[in-house]
Amino acid sequence: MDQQARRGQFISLEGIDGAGKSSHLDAIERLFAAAGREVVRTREPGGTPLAESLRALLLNEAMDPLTESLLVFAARRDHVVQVIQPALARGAVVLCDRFTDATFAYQGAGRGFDLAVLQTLERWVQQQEAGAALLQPELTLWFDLAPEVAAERLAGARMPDRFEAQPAEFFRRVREGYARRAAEEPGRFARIDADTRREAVWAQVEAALQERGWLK
Ligand SMILES: Nc1ncnc2c1ncn2[C@@H]1O[C@H](COP(=O)(O)OP(=O)(O)OP(=O)(O)O)[C@@H](O)[C@H]1O
Ligand SMILES: Cc1cn([C@H]2C[C@H](O)[C@@H](COP(=O)(O)O)O2)c(=O)[nH]c1=O
Repeated sequence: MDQQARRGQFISLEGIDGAGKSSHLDAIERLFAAAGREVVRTREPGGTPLAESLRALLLNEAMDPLTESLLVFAARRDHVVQVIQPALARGAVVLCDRFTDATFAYQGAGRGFDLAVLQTLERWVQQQEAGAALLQPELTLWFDLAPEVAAERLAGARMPDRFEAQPAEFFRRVREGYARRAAEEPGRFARIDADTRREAVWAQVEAALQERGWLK
């Protein structure tokens, strides 16, 4: 097994609700499986029994932004310790539908919650060992789409949860939050223009993965 395979790859998918990210998870998984890689597909909030219980509360129960942020990070801590770190240690590809960028976009930009508090929680939860870098995805596929188009795509598709029921203005702020995160870390983010047909979106996703040289 080569060095890259032993280390594993952590890939997150991000975007406002309805941007189309989940539609490409199967195909990404197939690409890595065809390259002989173990793929661990997971999501946030969620990914463990405890975190999935917290997800149900987060998506359905009214709460203030601090409570929301604490629950998101509590779920993340369990997910990181139980699933993500062990998978990366055995060389798997971790394909995660949302991670901490969602917290900065939704709780930070969307709700207007204190970014410094989020940064502190991020350090507590994603610190791997003293002095080491925080656990972060190596690649974040950001599906960028206007809130109006995303809302049209979601209309009638399912009962909106507590986030999906937010007005367009909320999602404009969330989108800006993602744009700021992407500008801060251009090497980690690949912006996917999601305002096009599925095949054209997929071509961008595949290109971003090929560029990293992980599919050989
Ligand atoms: N390129 C596309 N063009 C038109 N419709 C699309 C496209 N991609 C996905 N859709 C449709 O848009 C809706 C939302 O897609 P999807 O569930 O993949 O989004 P998502 O980003 O995962 O949303 P959420 O985060 O809210 O779960 C689905 O009904 C899906 O079939
Ligand atoms: C990780 C994370 C998620 N959220 C929000 C974003 C979405 O509206 C839901 C998850 O639903 P999905 O259909 O699985 O995308 O949760 C958030 O507000 N903060 C977070 O950190």
